[in-house]
Amino acid sequence: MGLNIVDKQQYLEEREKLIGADRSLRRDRPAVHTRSALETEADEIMHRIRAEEAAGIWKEDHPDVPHPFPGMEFLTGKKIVEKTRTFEILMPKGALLHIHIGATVDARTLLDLALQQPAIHIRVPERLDARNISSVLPELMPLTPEFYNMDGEIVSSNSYVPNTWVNITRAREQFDPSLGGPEGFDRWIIDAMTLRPAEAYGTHNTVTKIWEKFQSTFGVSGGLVHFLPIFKQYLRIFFLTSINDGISYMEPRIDFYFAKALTATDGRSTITHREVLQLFEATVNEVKEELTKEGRGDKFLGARIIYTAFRALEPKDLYYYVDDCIDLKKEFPHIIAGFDLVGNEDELRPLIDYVEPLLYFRERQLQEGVEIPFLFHAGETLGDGDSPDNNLYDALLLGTKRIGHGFSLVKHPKLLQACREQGILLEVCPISNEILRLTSSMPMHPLPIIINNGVSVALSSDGPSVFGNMGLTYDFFQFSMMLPAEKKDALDSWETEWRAFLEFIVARYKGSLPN
Ligand SMILES: O=c1[nH]cnc2c1ncn2[C@@H]1O[C@H](CO)[C@@H](O)[C@H]1O
Repeated sequence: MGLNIVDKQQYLEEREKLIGADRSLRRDRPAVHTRSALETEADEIMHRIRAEEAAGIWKEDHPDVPHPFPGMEFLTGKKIVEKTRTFEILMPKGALLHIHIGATVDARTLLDLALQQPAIHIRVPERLDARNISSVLPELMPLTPEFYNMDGEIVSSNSYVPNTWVNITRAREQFDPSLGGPEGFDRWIIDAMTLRPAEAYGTHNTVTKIWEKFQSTFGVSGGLVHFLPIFKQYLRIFFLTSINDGISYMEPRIDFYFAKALTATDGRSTITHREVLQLFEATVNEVKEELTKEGRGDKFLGARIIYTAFRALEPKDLYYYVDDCIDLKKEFPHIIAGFDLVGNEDELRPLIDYVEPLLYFRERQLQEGVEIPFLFHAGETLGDGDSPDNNLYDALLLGTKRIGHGFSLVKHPKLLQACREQGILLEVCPISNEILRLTSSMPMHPLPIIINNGVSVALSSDGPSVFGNMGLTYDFFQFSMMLPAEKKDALDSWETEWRAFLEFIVARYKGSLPN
């Protein structure tokens, strides 16, 4: 390549050619992406806004953040991000395709929901004091009325008997003033349901360590989310806050555990899986009706569930789940979007362990005439050639329609090609990857490599209530499990929103920026 060139003019020509040849292979090459005049104008404005912010807000001194830059560690830079115009401009996001239901509603809001429920009780394995409060996790759960504890010693009392259940509101009100009183109680609970910068970038700064804390947050919030009276409100809040963020369609992953799904209002009986689906469907319809009454019906196109089982199951136990998933799909064809296995890939069972029940699942679907796409998590790892990385091979061989994360995909030329040719979409969750320490900042994330290899991507939030990244930044309708007719409506309505968004940028900022 150009080694013999001595003439500068010729060198510059070769240079232009090489840049052109390289860029012509990229996803953003002009032939693929034709822009309207309005898009070009809005894009130029956005570039100017970002350049202005790079030279301004990201160069200023911020208390506690000595060397900020856009794309820095999310938990540290979040407050600065929130002050930018780029963040303030609300973009229509389309579909949210990767989110775990137990991490969808902001922790403060979930705690407030719990405080309205007299059934919710709390306990700890040792009396809480100033030394252990940052490491002792609360256990939360609804009890039946005969076990309500309205007058015993609370979790921070000297004479608290370890593992005794205490009503949550009373524990909060009487929380020891030396631990911060009621506000200290809230901080303790919310910290147990979220990841702090001091953990992600300090005490737990490895994938293994931060996953331990990440996994534990689901245990704490799960005790609340899985109580029917809370779950009902929780789902509504998830839909409404997402819609208000510009998301118009979502496919949350919901974990199903053997038979029982939720605890009923009496604190004793259980809600079955099919009742959860009925509730989900009813809530979608309610929210649609409400928005229609407000004249915002076009802001919400619906939601579906991705049925998930946990990667710690014994392979033989997966048969129950795949049969259950087929039964649910037959009864609620429009609600079940697909099937997945969740949990830390680095630590839990690889897909190959489940190949028999998964092949049986495929076979039964053919017999029953139902189609439940696999939407597998795979390659959410720093590994290469080990079992979490090898999950990518199994996901593809099993015919996955999308890949959750696929962080290690870029190490595999053959698999990148397969994803590109078969139109397998990657659900990429950049903030999740950064907080879970797969990448230490956004500029190091493989996303541009994936996109420039022609693989489609849907940016997703994964666990916003735990990571603090409520909402979304991108969209991608055509790979959602929507029906073709729905897809057309969705794309049409997105086009309308997209136009309004571009017009807003131009109207609001044209002329108001330095050139
Ligand atoms: O990024 C992820 N990769 C794999 N599993 C996850 C991720 N986020 C959450 N979960 C899993 O989903 C369950 C709650 O729905 C949790 O148990 C957690 O392990």
